[in-house]
Amino acid sequence: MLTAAFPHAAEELRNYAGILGTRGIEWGLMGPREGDKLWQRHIANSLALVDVISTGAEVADVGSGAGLPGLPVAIARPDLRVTLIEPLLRRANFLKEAVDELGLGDRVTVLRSRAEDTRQHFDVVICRAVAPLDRLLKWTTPLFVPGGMLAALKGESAEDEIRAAGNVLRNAGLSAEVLELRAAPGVEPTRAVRVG
Ligand SMILES: C[S@@+](CC[C@H](N)C(=O)[O-])C[C@H]1O[C@@H](n2cnc3c(N)ncnc32)[C@H](O)[C@@H]1O
Repeated sequence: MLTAAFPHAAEELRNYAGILGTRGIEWGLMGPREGDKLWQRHIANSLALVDVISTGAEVADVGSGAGLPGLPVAIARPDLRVTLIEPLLRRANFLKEAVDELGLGDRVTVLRSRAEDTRQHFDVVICRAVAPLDRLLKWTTPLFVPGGMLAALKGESAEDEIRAAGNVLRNAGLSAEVLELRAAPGVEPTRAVRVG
């Protein structure tokens, strides 16, 4: 169902799922029981962001881990340049190997760094499961302001996190909204917070 919605990306998505389900588990980046849930919990969830990002954008995936959501988004959107930001050596090495194997090296870069130490500017910052929104904003605002946006996959906690980040948002002159997203018809929906 998911690969039917992204026919141009189906083979690369399958290759990435293969990497996650083998080396991702062997290297301890994915839990041993995640194997059956890779498509729904990880790949479909990440692909929910594809329609939020403008054409040709320069994108950063902050706290990319095993490449989520950045690698599925990069695979499905060949118009994007994507930087996977990840501070841990083992995870950054995993990401470099995955980028090479998937043949994405011309437009996907791995940057071993913490978000708050990164000095680049992006049109869009995406992320999942890295930190509560208030802390995430402290780390990432310099990466996308002025002019860009943050799209953070957040699920059920979205409204609570926006409330808790009220002061940070006001001080930065930013506003936040909750988006209901779905990678493809029939796929489980998810939610994201868009800040800009
Ligand atoms: C729970 S994992 C989530 C990984 C991936 N985004 C996912 O959804 O599967 C959190 C990731 O954020 C990274 N991380 C933690 N603090 C960070 C920071 N200050 N800047 C960038 N990444 C950070 C961790 O190394 C880890 O890979």
